[in-house]
Amino acid sequence: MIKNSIPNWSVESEGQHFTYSELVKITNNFASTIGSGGFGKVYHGTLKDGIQVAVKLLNSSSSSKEFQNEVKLLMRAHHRNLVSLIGNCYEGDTMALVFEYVSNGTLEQHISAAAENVLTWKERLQIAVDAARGKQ
Ligand SMILES: Nc1ncnc2c1ncn2[C@@H]1O[C@H](COP(=O)(O)OP(=O)(O)OP(=O)(O)O)[C@@H](O)[C@H]1O
Repeated sequence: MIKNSIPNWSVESEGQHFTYSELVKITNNFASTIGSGGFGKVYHGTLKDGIQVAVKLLNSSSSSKEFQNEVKLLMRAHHRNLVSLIGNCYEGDTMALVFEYVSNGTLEQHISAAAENVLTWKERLQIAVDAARGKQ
């Protein structure tokens, strides 16, 4: 069992727990970057059973409190329009979130003028409504 420095908080109770070495295996040593956001870089990975995941590795500047809150909130948030959190890694300085992988690209890619299949206004409106439903 991996212990962390935050009292009264058990990572094991908040979804599947991954060790750092498991993350290395899953992501093939963080070989494929799929994006970058406010929290840090996001890597593509594949679990043992073949399920594809997005591993969000948090910057070292992210606070452990922020991380805990994100895990707690996301583990409780279930909606068909929200990407699911599968688990997390909290080992030493490493804080990571493991999400289901969404293969259709970002909304930005779909609405940009350079997109291959530009969305109709009806489709755009439906996405806005679905996103709002996911926020409820
Ligand atoms: N579950 C996922 N499946 C596929 N790609 C993802 C997934 N999560 C993130 N990404 C990719 O990584 C990028 C960064 O995602 P991230 O969630 O860190 O930041 P963001 O949503 O762009 O912004 P913010 O940090 O403000 O939340 C996304 O734009 C997307 O390209």
